[in-house]
Amino acid sequence: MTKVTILGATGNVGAFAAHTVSEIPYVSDMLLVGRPGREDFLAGCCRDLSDSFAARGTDVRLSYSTSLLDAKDSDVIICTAGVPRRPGQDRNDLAFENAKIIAGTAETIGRTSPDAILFLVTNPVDVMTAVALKYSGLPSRQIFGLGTHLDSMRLKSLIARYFRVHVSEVHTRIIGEHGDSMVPLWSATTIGGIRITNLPTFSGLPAQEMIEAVRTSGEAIIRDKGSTVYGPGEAIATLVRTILGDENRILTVSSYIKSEIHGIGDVCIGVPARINRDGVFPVPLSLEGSEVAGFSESVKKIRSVTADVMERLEEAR
Ligand SMILES: NC(=O)c1ccc[n+]([C@@H]2O[C@H](COP(=O)([O-])OP(=O)(O)OC[C@H]3O[C@@H](n4cnc5c(N)ncnc54)[C@H](O)[C@@H]3O)[C@@H](O)[C@H]2O)c1
Ligand SMILES: O=C(O)C[C@H](O)C(=O)O
Repeated sequence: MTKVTILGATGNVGAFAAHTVSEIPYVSDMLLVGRPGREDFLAGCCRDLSDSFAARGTDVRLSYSTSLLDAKDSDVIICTAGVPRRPGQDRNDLAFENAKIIAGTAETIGRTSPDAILFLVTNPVDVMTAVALKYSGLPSRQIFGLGTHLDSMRLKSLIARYFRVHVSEVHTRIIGEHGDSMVPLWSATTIGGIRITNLPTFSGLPAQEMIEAVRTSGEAIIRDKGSTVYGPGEAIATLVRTILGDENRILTVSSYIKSEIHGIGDVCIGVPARINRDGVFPVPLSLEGSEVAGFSESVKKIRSVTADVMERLEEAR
């Protein structure tokens, strides 16, 4: 049995993630968890998803619950529970409200699902990853957040369009905060295996505009259609497939680093990590010039928001 549980399954991201994750061939059981009072909605989601399974020939045992305790025996628990930002808000504005939800959730999971990998989607995701790490008591390899994986995909898509190549030809990474202080790694960006900085056309690349478009992408989508769903939903499935398939892919997720990135650490933030069935393992690396300064600034910002939230959580408990 390979079981995946989705917390916040009645929400926009949770409901679509249920669809994308159900397509992963390794998944045999999927549990949708919502808040008490949402039983009818959850039952409706299960029926609707079951119809899609029948149409595409998927064989996943589907159930729902309003109790976190039923997540026990899960291989992966995806947490999308929490409030999303509204137009005009920063993700960090959600920090304390969502930290209260994540702290309680993580405590229960740490106690009842000690072998599960807990995957945070709730924003601000870097801070929520740190909160989950502290309150679950689980080893850091078992806790990670979506981090800058989605931002990296957004940049990949813009680069592919600019150079008129297939997206699979582009490899790129954004590290740091899933937020304004994110840092593009041009030094790790290749097109068709060639470093982007070695292409004569690189000098004409509107790099600043591209990064600004990535930074404001979530905000623009929320302004236009209320929430970001398809990008996060597919990104979630990529990560779950990487874990369950023991794929050892290197993806950019929010993870606890001791000092792996250019000697900088003691924070949960978006970094390249090797991901497999045992969890998430940050890849030690050195950065170039301005990337070091940018990453240090991003770490400083996330440390400060995290420390503030941890203090307020302690006071509130
Ligand atoms: N990291 C990323 O890249 C990324 C991408 C998209 C969304 N998000 C985040 O994911 C979260 C969910 O987004 P959404 O658009 O699905 O929001 P939504 O409002 O549609 O869904 C939120 C879900 O959380 C649940 N919830 C709310 N308060 C709760 C509480 N106190 N206890 C338990 N459950 C609670 C709701 O019942 C619902 O199921 C937000 O924090 C959003 O910012 C992150
Ligand atoms: O931007 C948001 O608030 C949602 C999410 O973090 C995203 O980047 O799509």
